[in-house]
Amino acid sequence: MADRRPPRRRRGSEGDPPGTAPRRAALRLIDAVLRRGDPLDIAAHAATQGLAPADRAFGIAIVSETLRWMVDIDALIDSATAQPLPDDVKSRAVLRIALAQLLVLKSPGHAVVSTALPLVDGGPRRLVHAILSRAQQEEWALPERATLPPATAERWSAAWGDAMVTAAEAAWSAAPPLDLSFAAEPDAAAWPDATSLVAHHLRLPRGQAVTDLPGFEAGGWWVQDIAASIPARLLGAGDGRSVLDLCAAPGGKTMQLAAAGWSVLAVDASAKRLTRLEENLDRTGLEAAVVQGDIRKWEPGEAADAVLLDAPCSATGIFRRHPDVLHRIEAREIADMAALQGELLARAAKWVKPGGTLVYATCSLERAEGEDQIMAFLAGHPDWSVVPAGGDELPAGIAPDANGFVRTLPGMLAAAGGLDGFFIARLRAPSG
Ligand SMILES: C[S@@+](CC[C@H](N)C(=O)[O-])C[C@H]1O[C@@H](n2cnc3c(N)ncnc32)[C@H](O)[C@@H]1O
Repeated sequence: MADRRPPRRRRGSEGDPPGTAPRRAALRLIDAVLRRGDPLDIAAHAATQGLAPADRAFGIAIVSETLRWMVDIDALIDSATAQPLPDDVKSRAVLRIALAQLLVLKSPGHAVVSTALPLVDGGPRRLVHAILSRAQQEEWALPERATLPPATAERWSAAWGDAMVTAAEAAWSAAPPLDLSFAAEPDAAAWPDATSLVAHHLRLPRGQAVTDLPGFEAGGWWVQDIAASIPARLLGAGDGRSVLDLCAAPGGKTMQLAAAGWSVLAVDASAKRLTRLEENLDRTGLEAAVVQGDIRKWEPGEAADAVLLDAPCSATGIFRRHPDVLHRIEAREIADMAALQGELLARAAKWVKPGGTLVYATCSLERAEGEDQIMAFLAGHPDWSVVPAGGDELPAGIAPDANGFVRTLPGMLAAAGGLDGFFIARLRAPSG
């Protein structure tokens, strides 16, 4: 006898409408970032496995924009429910990524809704459907500037003032430009869309495929935010002298130092990141000795004329490009990083020749990882001195602070497209 039971509803991804796969990947990815605390760029690989390149890029774009606008998207969701949905339920995650598609990426409403509902699984499909319908009927919109997560806004307001928070929100809401560092001074005529803010630098509008830009294969330049280029600039021309490039991978500063004539020994704990450093050296034809080592234990055979310590940090200064950072980093991580930086700095200082130079840098907007770190170092090493940057060493519009440190903040160079948040100090070792 024929089986007259209705066919069972297919579960999981098999019965999904077209276009659901990148959204499913986006849901996995945002879960990895928000629940497990994984960095977006690391989690993206596993979450988007098996997708075609365009779908993969779309899934990652959904999550990036969701994270950037999440505080404002959550406020819209909460305005539409009698009781706030718990922060970690799947329906909120589905609504977050669906609203980012509607309101930021401007995806067609029918596609957003039809691909969102299968993601809710056994959750409140009717509620999700009702909220997404309402968003379209009422033409919900996001504010002009993406609101920072409250803990970050509070911390930065206390450290830098409310104007910095407003500038950070403006910076977070706009795609940053593309900065290139050049081994030799570029021919500006070959780059009609570019502007130069300092020697060996060009800035291009966002949205260009890096590998299609002129000279990519020839390797005369590499992508590097202008703020990230300042630490190596402060070491000037090497003239064959030795520099230890500590925490070097993927090698932006290694390439600058090699191009400036330093004899570079690049050290990093991560084999994977050192592979990228070596690929970068291969492409640019620049030379450096490369060593894998954890500098809490590793030691150089001899002291160097200069040491550059680009210390691991919270990375809150690169929040424009990494919108997951401000959702993942909490006070505890900042304190842990500051303790590690203090340890690395004390070791790095021992490897500078008498009278030599130490540059310390972090891509952080936390004083604990910048100003406080160097003030504590100087208190424990009173025979070391700060060597403030000269005006010609910095991009126009950036000047050392009252202590002689370089601190880049959101709002600086705003008209030109801004720059990442960095702290840089140049110190001189006692002469012996
Ligand atoms: C800010 S990134 C370096 C960026 C690099 N200087 C550049 O310009 O491309 C920090 C680096 O520190 C490395 N690192 C973290 N802890 C370390 C340790 N204990 N010893 C050596 N390297 C470490 C990480 O692997 C990471 O590559």
